[in-house]
Amino acid sequence: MINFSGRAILLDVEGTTSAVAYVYDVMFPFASRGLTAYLDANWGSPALAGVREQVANDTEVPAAATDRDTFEQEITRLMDSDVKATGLKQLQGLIWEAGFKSGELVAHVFNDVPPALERWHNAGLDLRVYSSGSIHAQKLFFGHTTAGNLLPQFSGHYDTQIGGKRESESYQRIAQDWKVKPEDILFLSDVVAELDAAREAGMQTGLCMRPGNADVEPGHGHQELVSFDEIS
Ligand SMILES: CSCCC(=O)C(=O)COP(=O)(O)O
Ligand SMILES: [Mg+2]
Repeated sequence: MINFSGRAILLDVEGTTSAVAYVYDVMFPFASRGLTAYLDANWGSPALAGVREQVANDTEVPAAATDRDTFEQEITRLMDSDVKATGLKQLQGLIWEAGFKSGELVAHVFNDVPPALERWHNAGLDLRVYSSGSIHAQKLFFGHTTAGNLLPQFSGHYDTQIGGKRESESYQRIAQDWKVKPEDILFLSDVVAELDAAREAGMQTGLCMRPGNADVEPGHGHQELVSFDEIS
């Protein structure tokens, strides 16, 4: 049981609110399948301009910003090696948009998540998301879940534009932006390196042990939980 007396909860997505398998077995393949058609339809569009620049920066391959084949090769390489690169994540969000809007994609959330969000929200806690998935993707995801639209429960979203999830500066920036002291924020994630970074920034932490998550080495020092019901 985690007795939390702070003001705010920051939530990771994959492995925390939602099954890793949903992201890997449903969302990532949807984006891979849709990549070529999306680029055929949108290569010159304003929506892609910033993403093309970002991918060129992420990969240090300048031609990815201007040459369609190079861009597609770099995206495929990043997808195949599951690099949580900002540009790739922005592009995936754009491709997922059609799936969430048509109903082909419906985001998985664990059963304890919707009631916990409601309980915490009603208790006056401020809730935000921090995921490698882009903010656009997060909004699509929580706007279209198996439990309906959960977006109203969140007051804000952060993605890797604020910094990497394994860097403590990112959590300092989040606390600053949120105007909440780090010690008043509980960060929940399935990844020990992310929790280490948040703890270094002064946040409280909880390690989610969801079905399907990767095994963790003992000795990490974070409080473990299998369900959000364990947070009081
Ligand atoms: C927010 S939907 C997509 C999730 C995603 O693309 C991803 O890489 C999940 O990473 P997380 O930081 O939420 O573990
Ligand atoms: Mg995660």
